[in-house]
Amino acid sequence: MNSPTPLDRNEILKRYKTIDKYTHKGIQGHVLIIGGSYGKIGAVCLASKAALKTGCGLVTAFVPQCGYEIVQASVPEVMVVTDDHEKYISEIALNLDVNAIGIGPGMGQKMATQKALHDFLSNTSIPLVIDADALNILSNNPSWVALVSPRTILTPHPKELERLIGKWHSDEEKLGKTVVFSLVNQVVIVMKGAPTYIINGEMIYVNTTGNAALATAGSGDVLTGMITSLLAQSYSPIDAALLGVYLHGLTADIALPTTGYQSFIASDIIENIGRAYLSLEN
Ligand SMILES: NC(=O)C1=CN([C@@H]2O[C@H](COP(=O)(O)OP(=O)(O)OC[C@H]3O[C@@H](n4cnc5c(N)ncnc54)[C@H](O)[C@@H]3O)[C@@H](O)[C@H]2O)[C@@H](O)CC1
Ligand SMILES: Nc1ncnc2c1ncn2[C@@H]1O[C@H](COP(=O)(O)OP(=O)(O)O)[C@@H](O)[C@H]1O
Ligand SMILES: [Mg+2]
Repeated sequence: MNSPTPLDRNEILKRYKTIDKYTHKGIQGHVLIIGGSYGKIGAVCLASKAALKTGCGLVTAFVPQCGYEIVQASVPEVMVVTDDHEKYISEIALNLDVNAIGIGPGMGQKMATQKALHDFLSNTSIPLVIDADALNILSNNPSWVALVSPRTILTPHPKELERLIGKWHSDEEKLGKTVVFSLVNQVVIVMKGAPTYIINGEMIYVNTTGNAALATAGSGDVLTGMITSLLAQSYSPIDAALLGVYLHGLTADIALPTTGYQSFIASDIIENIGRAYLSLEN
């Protein structure tokens, strides 16, 4: 197994693309965030706002009906389409021309939601980020991993990873099993933690930004929005994962002197994305 490449400023500047002066919202990328359930619509609000603040031109959120007013009121820049069901997603039937999709935050694992994910994966080839409950549903139904298109990005935290690949007894075994999963299924894996590893087959990167302030509810939902936004802006899956993870961590490093570890919340990540980008330009 190759030793991990440090994901530092140098690696990022090889990949980072500045904005074209003549761009417009119609070509900056359209993101679709699919997720939410009764009591967990906030996850979609966070992912959707993070996607916008990472630079895509348009964001649509697909949520159960109970999420309609919540998303509209908390992030007015985001467009909202609702499922037929009141409290959870039961069928992902929408015909939108989007450039990237993030699925899973707050989505829950009701049987109807599981079936909806199965049908969605069977029918989509749009660049995709799979997170949270969508990962848990795949772990419940391992044969469905074959439905995931090559180059899809999976973003498990340690518990989600364990559900997906089984237990490990050392960090080396954890990394080895994740590399095998990435190779066999041709997916990019963002192995979240302290630190986060990004795995693309035998290419392994270890992030150098971020700190314990990120140990707060919703910080993974924000990361999903950021990576999906970069995918929609035409970054390749591996570059979107690398840049998203690096910027996400950088926001916490930038904010730490003013927030401290304890008072930093997921919305502070979103608040500091602009400063993180600006620090790449200087
Ligand atoms: N405001 C909201 O609507 C929020 C919704 N969320 C959603 O809630 C759902 C459940 O997600 P959860 O991740 O809470 O539930 P999970 O059951 O998937 O994960 C929680 C478990 O994982 C363990 N774990 C997490 N990070 C770990 C780490 N770095 N090292 C070791 N163990 C770790 C925890 O100790 C706990 O046992 C998801 O759909 C998620 O998107 C959460 O993101 C929180 C905020
Ligand atoms: N101690 C830590 N140091 C650095 N990053 C951390 C730490 N704890 C959590 N993170 C980061 O915060 C994010 C948490 O994601 P996740 O557990 O999915 O959160 P949620 O589901 O609540 O949105 C990951 O990107 C992870 O790497
Ligand atoms: Mg999560």
